[in-house]
Amino acid sequence: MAITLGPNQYGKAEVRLVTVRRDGPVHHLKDLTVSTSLRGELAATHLTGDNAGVLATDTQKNTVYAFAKEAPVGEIEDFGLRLARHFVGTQENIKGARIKIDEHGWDRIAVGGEPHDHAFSRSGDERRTTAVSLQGDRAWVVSGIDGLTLLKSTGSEFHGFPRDEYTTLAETDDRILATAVTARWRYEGEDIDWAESHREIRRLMLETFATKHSLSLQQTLYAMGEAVLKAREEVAEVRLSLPNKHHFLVDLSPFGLKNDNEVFYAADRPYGLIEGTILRDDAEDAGPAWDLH
Ligand SMILES: O=c1[nH]c(=O)c2[nH]c(=O)[nH]c2[nH]1
Repeated sequence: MAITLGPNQYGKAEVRLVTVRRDGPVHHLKDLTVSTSLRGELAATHLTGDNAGVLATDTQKNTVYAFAKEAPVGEIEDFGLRLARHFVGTQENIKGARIKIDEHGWDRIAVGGEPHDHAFSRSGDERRTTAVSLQGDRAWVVSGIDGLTLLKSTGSEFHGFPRDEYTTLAETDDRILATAVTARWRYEGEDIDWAESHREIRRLMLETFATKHSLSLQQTLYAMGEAVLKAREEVAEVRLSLPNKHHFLVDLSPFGLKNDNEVFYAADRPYGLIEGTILRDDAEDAGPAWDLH
């Protein structure tokens, strides 16, 4: 029996980085969680403990902080590309890098209706994400959104599904549809206005969720991805993970009350989990494996 080393990677996970741009009285905040992961000729450290080719994860973390000082962080996609190219370009045995970045939003606190210069409140659960993969000199950028919670109080039906001996779910032509969007989209190219692209993709997905009359969350999922691919030629593929955050009608009949779709119990778990990929048939190869999380 021969034992060999299989695929491996290493890096620093979840480096918390906050920058304050203070080029005047109005400060600008960036709040990121950065994870680095390097691949390459790393057999020696695994097989013999020879660390001559191991750029320490502590150094990777320090590089994140130093890069944030040496030039403005800018858009997370550009920051990820810079870091990936640095690691692959400066370490002989490192052949690939994957930099994952989550951006946490902050809103300015309104004081007397005016946005404050340097006081902020966290925007909520939603995060903008990117994962930059570099292999040799080829790069892939997959960006996305996490934790975008949506709800529509009508315009959603679910019926026509098979009924077997275990089916109890009632058919409905009017229900609450709620989800927390995890979205990833793969870009083709790098000459992209990342911020504008993110803003427009987000808008397209939200508008589609709101306006598409839904016969299933699956149908809504496809429509959201299709809207993005139709409007944004820089995007080759969209992946969505949509938990069905069930809202069950409360039975008020014991109290002699009728419930006309007004009083719901928001269930926590279990939840349906609807996931899918929508892609162009002429898209370039997807690069290293990527997933939604
Ligand atoms: O939109 C839905 N899709 C399903 O597959 C499903 N299954 C279920 O119980 N409720 C729903 N809703």
